[in-house]
Amino acid sequence: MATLVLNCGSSSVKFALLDLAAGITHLSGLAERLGAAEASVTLRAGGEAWDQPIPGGSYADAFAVLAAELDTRGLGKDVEAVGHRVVHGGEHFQAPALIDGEVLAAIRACVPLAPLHNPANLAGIEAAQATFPQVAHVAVFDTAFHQTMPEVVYRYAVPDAWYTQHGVRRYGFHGTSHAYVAEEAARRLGRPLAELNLITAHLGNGASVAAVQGGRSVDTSMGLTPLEGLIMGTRSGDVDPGLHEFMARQAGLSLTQVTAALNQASGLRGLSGGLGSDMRELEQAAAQGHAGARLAVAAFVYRLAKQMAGMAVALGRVDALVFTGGIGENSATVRAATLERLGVLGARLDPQANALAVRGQGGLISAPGSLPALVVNTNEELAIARTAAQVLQGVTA
Ligand SMILES: Nc1ncnc2c1ncn2[C@@H]1O[C@H](COP(=O)(O)OP(=O)(O)O)[C@@H](O)[C@H]1O
Ligand SMILES: CC(=O)OP(=O)(O)O
Ligand SMILES: [Mg+2]
Repeated sequence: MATLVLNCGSSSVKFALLDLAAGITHLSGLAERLGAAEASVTLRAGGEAWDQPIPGGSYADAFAVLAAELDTRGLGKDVEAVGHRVVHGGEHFQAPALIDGEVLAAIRACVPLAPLHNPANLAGIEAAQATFPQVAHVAVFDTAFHQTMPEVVYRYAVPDAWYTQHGVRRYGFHGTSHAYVAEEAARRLGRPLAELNLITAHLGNGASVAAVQGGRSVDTSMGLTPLEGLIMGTRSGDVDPGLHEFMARQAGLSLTQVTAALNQASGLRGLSGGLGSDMRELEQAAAQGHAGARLAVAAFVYRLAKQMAGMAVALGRVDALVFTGGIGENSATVRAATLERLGVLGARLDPQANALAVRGQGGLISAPGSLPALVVNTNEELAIARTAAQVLQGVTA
């Protein structure tokens, strides 16, 4: 029996079919540029990867390719549940939920809070329900893990009615990843999660830091939307809230245009003068002397270290630092420069261990006697599949 996991972004879907009991991934892949002429599905199975173009294809077309491949491999009948990553669950969802009409309506009610993510998640759920109508669908929320944050952490200092009437507060995202790597870090440190105070840094295209105390989130860098906090691939992270009006007056931009620029043309892309949003490419360009790339990488590291150090206030005592996501798992340069700035927390790098901690391996990267720092490879698909299985056990028990 297997669980299908779907992670629908605004124009892409990541998917994986996992057999939790056997501990194997039967099939995984990515559908990209949905809606465009270049839309395609990349499938990976048995050590092979191949592309299937679906010109102008939608979520439904991508799922049709996936379902056909599952049938060809005789796996379609094994799918017993579908786990969906849903980015924003507001205050409504503190835990994953078996999807029914009410749950769908509640996810829809969160669309204004995540206009870029939740509509894609809903489209994905509806297309998947049509393709796999016989099985249970479970929603796993990015925000749920952070619902344990205390009020002093999650409230913004804005008029009270903005919170009570419109839900303006900090929610936080990437919860599935922060929760998963915190658990894995405890296992690697050989200590109970319940006793550990961890600072976890999820550094992918979107990036966030969390303070995890005894396995519960007590602070995180993202807020009302996934735009707050760290410098990201194309997102600005923290800016002055006066910026919108300033740019509206100076450049005649609308609110929507400013927000779009902060989401899509900022971050590493903006700072590097438009060179790109991909950390690996920027590191190469920086090594060749590109000034914009150097600035982008250095500013990314500075803001990351500052956020991580700030999380010490939420925790009181820090037991370990954890790096994950594409950048956290693969960039020895970013990890080294960040730890150098975190000497203030008692962190010292072991350069050899740092160079060895590559994808698929992870491990401790700090010197003996240092505050432990480690690389843990995240696995959001596995975490979502496990969570979906737990929800179904709870339902059927
Ligand atoms: N070897 C590497 N060195 C530096 N950065 C890397 C390396 N491999 C991947 N990355 C970076 O990881 C980021 C993508 O992270 P990932 O977690 O895959 O993204 P997403 O949030 O889309 O899942 C990109 O900035 C990419 O350049
Ligand atoms: C919420 C968020 O930032 O997600 P992603 O990193 O997938 O863009
Ligand atoms: Mg990722």
